[in-house]
Amino acid sequence: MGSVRVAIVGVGNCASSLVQGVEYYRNADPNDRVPGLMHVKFGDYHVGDVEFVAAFDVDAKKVGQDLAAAIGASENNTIQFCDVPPTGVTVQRGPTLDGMGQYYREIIEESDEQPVDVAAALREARVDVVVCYLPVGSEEADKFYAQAAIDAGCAFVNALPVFIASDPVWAKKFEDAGLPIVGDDIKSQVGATIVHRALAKLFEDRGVELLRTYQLNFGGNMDFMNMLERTRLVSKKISKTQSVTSQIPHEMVKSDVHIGPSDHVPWLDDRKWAYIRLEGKSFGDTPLNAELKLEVWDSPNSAGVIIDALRAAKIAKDRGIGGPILSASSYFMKSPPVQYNDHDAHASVEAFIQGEIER
Ligand SMILES: O=P(O)(O)OC[C@H]1O[C@@H](O)[C@H](O)[C@@H](O)[C@@H]1O
Repeated sequence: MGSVRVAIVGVGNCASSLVQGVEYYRNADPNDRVPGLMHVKFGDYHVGDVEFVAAFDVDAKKVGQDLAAAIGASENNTIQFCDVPPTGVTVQRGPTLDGMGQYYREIIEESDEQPVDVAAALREARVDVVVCYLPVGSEEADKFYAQAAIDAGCAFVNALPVFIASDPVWAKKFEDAGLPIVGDDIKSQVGATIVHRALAKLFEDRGVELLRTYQLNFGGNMDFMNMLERTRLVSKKISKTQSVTSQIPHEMVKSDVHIGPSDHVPWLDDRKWAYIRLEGKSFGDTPLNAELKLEVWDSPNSAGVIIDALRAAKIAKDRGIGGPILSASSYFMKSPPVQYNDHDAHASVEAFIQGEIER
């Protein structure tokens, strides 16, 4: 089947975990249960078939570096669990557009190199799938890379909360081009979103009416610092909130659902803590409340899901299917074009792999 040739946009912590993970699991046995991965083999593609062939960033400490060095450079502060040998891929200077918010500008030195022609670079590297990891709030830049992917004939995995796969106009652009897209906004393996969704659904399935809920998230990475700038947060809050409310069959008063990034705590590094509370009404109108705290390393928690999303996009591309891949988008992303519950989404991904459903 060959490899899955991947271009990374935004060489931050999530890219670091992804690149480390592909190396770490390169020889994983497909017959073993491997912690951290939902599929060692996804269709015909083993984790080790993922090959990084291009990368783009705007940070002066990353542009011009080998990808293996860039993932540990500048403000990247995720856990290092694998030594990555030089990749031979040099990080190229992408256009900045709205990719750097106020806090990035205060801390990060922007490269003074001229941005490259991204579509030409993608073509030259014969990229199958572009994965976009730009900071929250990079709407213009995310759309620029989505268009470059279309122009260069690449599939697209949209890991950030900018609405592309779930926007009918953009979905049609990918469909017309015959190119797959998986999006929007990565849902981590066992992250705040999926835990909150599962609990909300559990309440409702068991006849407890959910009255009020919150999910307070904080961490010490650049993502959380960037999100202190409230104007960059709009789509993120919508995406996280709709991911949970989609699992509740009745309307809730808007102010009774509070979900979003809440603060930046530098000493947490790339750890993320989520406090989740659900308040419900049970038998005889008695109160029933649940409260939990989740502690994760944020970036490794999403990397295994991205490894699956990349291979889903590649399989769709091999099969000549364009537009949003609904199964993979609903299982792997917070804001897919169509929301299923996670049990049905999982089943549809397996059916997609087997070729039983088209998308
Ligand atoms: O833990 P959740 O709610 O699934 O969110 C996961 C991801 O959400 C993305 O929007 C963040 O930028 C990632 O850093 C994070 O890993």
